[in-house]
Amino acid sequence: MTGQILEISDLSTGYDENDILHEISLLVREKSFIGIIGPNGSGKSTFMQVLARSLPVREGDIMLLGDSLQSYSFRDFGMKVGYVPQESEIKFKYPVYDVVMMGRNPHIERFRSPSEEDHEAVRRALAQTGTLELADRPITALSGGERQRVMIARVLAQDPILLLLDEPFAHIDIHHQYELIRIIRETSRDKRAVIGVFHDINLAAAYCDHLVLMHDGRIRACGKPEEVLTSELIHEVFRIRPVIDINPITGTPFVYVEEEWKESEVHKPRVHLISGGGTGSYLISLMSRSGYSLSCGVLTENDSDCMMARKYEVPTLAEPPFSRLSLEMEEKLTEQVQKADVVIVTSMPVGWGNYPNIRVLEQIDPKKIICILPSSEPFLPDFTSGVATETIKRLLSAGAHKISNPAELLEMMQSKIFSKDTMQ
Ligand SMILES: Nc1ncnc2c1ncn2[C@@H]1O[C@H](COP(=O)(O)OP(=O)(O)OP(=O)(O)O)[C@@H](O)[C@H]1O
Repeated sequence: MTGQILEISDLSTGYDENDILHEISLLVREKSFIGIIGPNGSGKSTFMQVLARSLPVREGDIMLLGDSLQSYSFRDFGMKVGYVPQESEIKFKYPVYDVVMMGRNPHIERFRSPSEEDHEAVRRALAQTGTLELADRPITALSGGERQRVMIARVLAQDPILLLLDEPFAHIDIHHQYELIRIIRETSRDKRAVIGVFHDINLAAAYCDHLVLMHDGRIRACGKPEEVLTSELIHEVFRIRPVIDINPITGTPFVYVEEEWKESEVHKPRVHLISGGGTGSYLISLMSRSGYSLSCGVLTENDSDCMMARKYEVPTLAEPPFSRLSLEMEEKLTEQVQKADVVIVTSMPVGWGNYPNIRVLEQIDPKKIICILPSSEPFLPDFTSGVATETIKRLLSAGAHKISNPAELLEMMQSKIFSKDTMQ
């Protein structure tokens, strides 16, 4: 089939008498970058080893460009497949340049010296991986990350059709990680494919076209990052409580790990949060996780606070974008703030349309209001800040509380002022 690089059908293999991989089937097309993710011991490296022919197939087939993997000569296989294992051990003091040139071996005729094209490929790979300055140094004298970059340079110089990278960034700093992953993705675009094992699932989600999630030697899920990185699958396979957000730069899923919060003996007040434009996102997650009964609004439907509230299934009053706060919504808001034990206000942008969000606060006991505001005025950005700031100042002088750091919020809520006996 055109464009197909690898077809794996019902693959099983293992070590000694142990079967590790079971019934693996996967189709890898050209121009694809596939990320293998999964917990320790799930079989990721074993999978890479069998693809690299370092481990024999026990059952099933692996077809490379339409022919069985085993049918390739050693040299032909080297032209087609490049492999960077998890740990590359080179004990001899070869200069870095020579190590990268080893990647060209399948291209160099026996008993011939490297051609200008081979030297050019080596120089290009050294430059791409930022290892040009290390070219004359012995490989044994490099740091872990530098050595790993040289190993990536070697496989880039090899110029194979299929690149297999097992945790390529394990020792590599963030600057080089991003530089390299972009180069690797670029490489996959030119009638090639890359399969990489990643522990950083967010990095994999941002750059890979498809993710393969492995669990207990099987493929548990395979598909686009958003299809694989779901709360249910992440929870099941990694045994964590994830929060799946959207990476604001790439638009791909971003997985956070939920902290376990101890149930407090302290009475938890009912809280209503008035926020907007992301100023309440942290508080929504914090209070939801801490077991507070929370409500939010009025927010704009596509506001990031609104999305966070929906994620935590917090009851939220919301209106469509660019609409003025309706009278009906203002009434609902008044009802919510009256029901709440504590009303929290953040320094959200206040336009004329949602000024009533602030105005309703004048109808409740100011002592149950906590304002999270910058220490200096104006408290509220935006064109109505004058009016809104005046309202906030009035509330503060009437007994509303003020903090500047959201991290102090829980402590304040559990303080005496908000304890059960001081609230009816
Ligand atoms: N050389 C070996 N001999 C015997 N068993 C092995 C060998 N290498 C790995 N295993 C076993 O195979 C299973 C899968 O290991 P593998 O290294 O493929 O997992 P992995 O998903 O790559 O893990 P990690 O994330 O820790 O690198 C594990 O139970 C491991 O103990």
